[in-house]
Amino acid sequence: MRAPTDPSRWADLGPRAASAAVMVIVGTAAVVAGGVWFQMVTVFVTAVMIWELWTMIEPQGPTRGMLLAALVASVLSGQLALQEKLGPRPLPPRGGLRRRDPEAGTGHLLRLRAGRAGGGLGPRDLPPRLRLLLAPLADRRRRRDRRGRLLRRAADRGPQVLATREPQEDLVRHHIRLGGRRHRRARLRCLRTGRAVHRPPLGSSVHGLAMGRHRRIGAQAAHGGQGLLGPDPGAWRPLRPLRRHAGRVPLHARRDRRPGRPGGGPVRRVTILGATGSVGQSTIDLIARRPEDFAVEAVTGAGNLDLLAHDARRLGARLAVTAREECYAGLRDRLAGTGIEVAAGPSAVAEAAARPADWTMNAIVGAAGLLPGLEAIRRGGTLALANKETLVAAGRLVMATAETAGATILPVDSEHSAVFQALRGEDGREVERLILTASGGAFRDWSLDRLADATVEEASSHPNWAMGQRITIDSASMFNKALEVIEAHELFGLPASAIEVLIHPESLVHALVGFRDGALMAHLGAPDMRHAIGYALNHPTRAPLPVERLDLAAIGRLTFRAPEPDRYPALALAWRVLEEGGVMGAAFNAAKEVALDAFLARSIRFTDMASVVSRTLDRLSGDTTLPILGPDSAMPGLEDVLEADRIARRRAAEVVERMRE
Ligand SMILES: NC(=O)C1=CN([C@@H]2O[C@H](COP(=O)(O)OP(=O)(O)OC[C@H]3O[C@@H](n4cnc5c(N)ncnc54)[C@H](OP(=O)(O)O)[C@@H]3O)[C@@H](O)[C@H]2O)C=CC1
Ligand SMILES: CC(=O)[C@@H](O)[C@H](O)COP(=O)(O)O
Ligand SMILES: [Mn+2]
Repeated sequence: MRAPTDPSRWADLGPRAASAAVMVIVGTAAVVAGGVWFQMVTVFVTAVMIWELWTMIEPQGPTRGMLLAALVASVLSGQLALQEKLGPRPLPPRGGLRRRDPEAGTGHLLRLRAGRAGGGLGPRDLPPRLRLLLAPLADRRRRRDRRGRLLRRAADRGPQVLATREPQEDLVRHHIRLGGRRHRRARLRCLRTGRAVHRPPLGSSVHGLAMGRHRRIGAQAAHGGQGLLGPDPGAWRPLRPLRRHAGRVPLHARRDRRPGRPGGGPVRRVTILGATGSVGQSTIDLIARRPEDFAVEAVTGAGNLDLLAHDARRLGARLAVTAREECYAGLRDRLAGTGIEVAAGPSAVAEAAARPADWTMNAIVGAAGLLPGLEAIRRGGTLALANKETLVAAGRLVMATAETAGATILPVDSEHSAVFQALRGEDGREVERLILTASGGAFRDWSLDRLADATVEEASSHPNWAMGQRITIDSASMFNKALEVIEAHELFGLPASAIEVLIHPESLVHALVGFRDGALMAHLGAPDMRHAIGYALNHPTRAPLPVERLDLAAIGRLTFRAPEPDRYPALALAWRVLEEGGVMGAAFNAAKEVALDAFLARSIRFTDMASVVSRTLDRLSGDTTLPILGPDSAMPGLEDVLEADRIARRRAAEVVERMRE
């Protein structure tokens, strides 16, 4: 026994201090690891500390007794406190996890924490300073389990959290990628959480909105507490087993190789269909501003070869496609020596859409966008959908295909993006009505008797928006809004009677959502498509966008009025089409395209367009050769849609011919 004053009892102070330091490091690592590791190491370190102190103090006497008692008491109370901290943590309320944590920045720490459904001490439970010190450790851990984290989260988390955290398709896709039991478990979990969705029947109540079809239009959907998803870079990874081309490097491997990426997030591979058009160019504008974030797989266009080649070069696209077969040589020559693949023809456009990409913009104009859009959906990625004709012609088929493929559709049409944003965090069952705003188009202030003489040039000038010629003329005739009513019905699953149109000449309020308590949620923004495109590009986060900020004081007032039926006869056709159901949307769009072509060719007058479409619908309503009509009819297949499109074009052309006689 050494005397208290014996200096030899402190002789091994150095090694003891070193072992204490090791303990501190181990303890810190355990804190970062959290959960059961933390508890085990805490107990172990405490035991070693008691032992160390035991050997250092006088075995007899009051000092030792008091110290031991104090230690035991503090260890016990510490354990109790920890138990409280580590015990089963109640799951956050619906939507809680989806709120972006302002401290989390990229949100990954939030997910680390969320992954432990049974509780556990995570980095975010630490004081901020300590968290800062431990950041490198946490970073390493994050990198290590980047791929597996989503899977663990899916398996660990309770159903509510699954339902609220991220779109089911992401989970399922990640499970598909790794295959096996986890995939099946996730699918079962999706089913249990009610996330296996069915299309509400046409004309069903607004409850249809909560039934999940709208969920296909993105992660945020209008299901109870489905909005405000936290940022989730994982969703941008390759989503399905990729159709690899021989010798190609997997996307995730390629994107991590990009040198000097400031953000550190994954590079997203994007494809832009209709790249040379108005929406396509706005998309490229946004993508070109962040070259470190995007890699371009394919760009497609039709006749504008100079612009297509220019953008393919500057974006470093792998593939450039013109929809016109006869333009192949022209595009090939323009891209000679660049290494960019070149292809031509409608099927090449569809093949471009089928190539692996995390995000695809469909900005093709007209029914030509349907097949490439379907290809992109079948591939199972995210489709930013500007091409409204896709949904008008084949809404049910498109949504069902997205459901099956696990694809996400994000609306880009400004009104639908506005609705989508206004629904963020809302319960779709509480939605009463949607109000789409319309500028009124080029002739909103013309006297009615002048309309018949309106020229193509006059109709091609929009009061607020800079857009392609076809949609601009459709705005003037209000066919554009008719298409949008059908588009809204298909996207959000609301009955036709719950969709309204309001003239709003300023084009600053893009849409409003009315709830059952009478509240109206409006979305406002400058008339700039980069708003809606940017929202789809950055979804589920919001990133800064180079768009004008509204100065409401300077604007002063916003005006609204009901659309005049005499001025806009095309508008009412939307409700007729929805009532008739089946393939009538495809027929309506096709007839409208024929009428517009005839007006552009100066074969018919501006006011004739609505007559051509209305008469075509009259003829088709009684046409038994037209496949599948009626609101309760089965879902039309692709062949039915294409057949309806062909028949309607023939009939509309006949109506045009008769009108010219
Ligand atoms: N412009 C806008 O602000 C908005 C547009 N939309 C919708 O977005 C879509 C695009 O509109 P917008 O950008 O104005 O149209 P544009 O006419 O400006 O551009 C259309 C694009 O599609 C290409 N294209 C034309 N014909 C074909 C074809 N047969 N096959 C494949 N590609 C083809 C064009 O190629 P090329 O130019 O080389 O001939 C061009 O790249 C439309 O469905 C429109 O209704 C929705 C909301 C707003
Ligand atoms: C930008 C956009 O989404 C267009 O569809 C726009 O809405 C057209 O303007 P109108 O409101 O005149 O149809
Ligand atoms: Mn629109």
